[in-house]
Amino acid sequence: MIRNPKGCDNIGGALAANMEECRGALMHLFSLYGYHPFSPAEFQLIEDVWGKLSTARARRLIPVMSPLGEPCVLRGDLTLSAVAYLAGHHTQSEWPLRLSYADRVYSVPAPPKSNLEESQVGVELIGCDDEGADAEAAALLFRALDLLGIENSAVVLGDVSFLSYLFSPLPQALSSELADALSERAYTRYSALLGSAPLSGERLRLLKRIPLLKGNAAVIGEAMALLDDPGILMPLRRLCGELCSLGYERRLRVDLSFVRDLGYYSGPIYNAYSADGALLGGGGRYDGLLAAEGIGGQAVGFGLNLKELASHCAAQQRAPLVTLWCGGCKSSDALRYADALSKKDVLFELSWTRDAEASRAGAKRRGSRWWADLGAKSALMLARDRAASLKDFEEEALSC
Ligand SMILES: N[C@@H](Cc1c[nH]c[nH+]1)C(=O)O
Repeated sequence: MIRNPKGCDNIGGALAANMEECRGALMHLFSLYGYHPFSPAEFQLIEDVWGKLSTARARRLIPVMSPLGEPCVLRGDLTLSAVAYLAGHHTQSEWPLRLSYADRVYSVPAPPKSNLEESQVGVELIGCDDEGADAEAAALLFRALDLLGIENSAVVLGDVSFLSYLFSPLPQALSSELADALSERAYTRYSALLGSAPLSGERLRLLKRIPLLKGNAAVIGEAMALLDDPGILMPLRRLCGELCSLGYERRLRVDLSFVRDLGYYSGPIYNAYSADGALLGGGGRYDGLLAAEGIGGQAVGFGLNLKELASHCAAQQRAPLVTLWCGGCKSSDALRYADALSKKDVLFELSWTRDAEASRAGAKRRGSRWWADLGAKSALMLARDRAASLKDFEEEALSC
């Protein structure tokens, strides 16, 4: 028996068909918004990615040696590839750059995950100067979910700059332990860690409140009132306001203890969840990553897990409209007819068996609505078992 390596899957059937539908629909949507497809390299040089991700994330990268002896990892993050591409291929006069992708990322799974690879579809908007980039990316995320019919999904908003500001007086090791505890929602551990923090007074009280700062948009105002520099939360407040104006208020949650563990975010961040609580993906603002390449300006984007989208979307595997039985005619005549149908965007399947009865049974099993005998120029509407001519099929099926 042929096995897959642990953590790897060959996906077929309805799920694979849905993944392809979702990928096509989203890449088309992104192109309408001016995003250009980008095809990144499968290997990344370790030296280029190591310091740009959080230690926890970097440790999960999968090392490989390239045939030319360069120490690499299997691509663990597409955002890093997009930034590297921008830095290497575009001058400032060409900014902002809008990139879209549908590709795989690889990492050692952190339990409860067990998969080594994940297919992501997403966008990056890089090198913007003005307000609006955060709202563009987040609104596009909602549009993407709506387009796939994942309408009862919710988006959780947080802000990395808020946490960085509150953790700034703490030793580096303690602040990353606190961030880890928050990202794992381990609030008891978080409180215990705070007990050892060299802090007292107002700052300590504020840090203790972080896990409670979640709810609707009003939470942002509540947190701003506690800060001596409320301006830190202005980008999040603006983003939240724009999304509410677009009608997404019901599907928004604010959680100021929310952390994305990639390590490169520098502003508003978000995760999208399905109605049954599955994580569909997320993203946010990562200006610092651009700055590390010597590039100024804003950067924002998101990546969605294609397999999760496909399992939650409304799309169904499409059955052929017609099965074309070619057993009673010349192959070239059948192929000519098939070609004409394809030009009319009709879904069909060719059936080459010589046995007409087996062909009809197969067509029924596969959910085909019509079965056509191209040699006899006759047709059968399978659901009603109604005999017709090929012309009837064309009139009825091709007119709608
Ligand atoms: N690369 C991020 C998603 C993202 C895209 N842009 C910004 N963030 C991830 O894998 O989760």
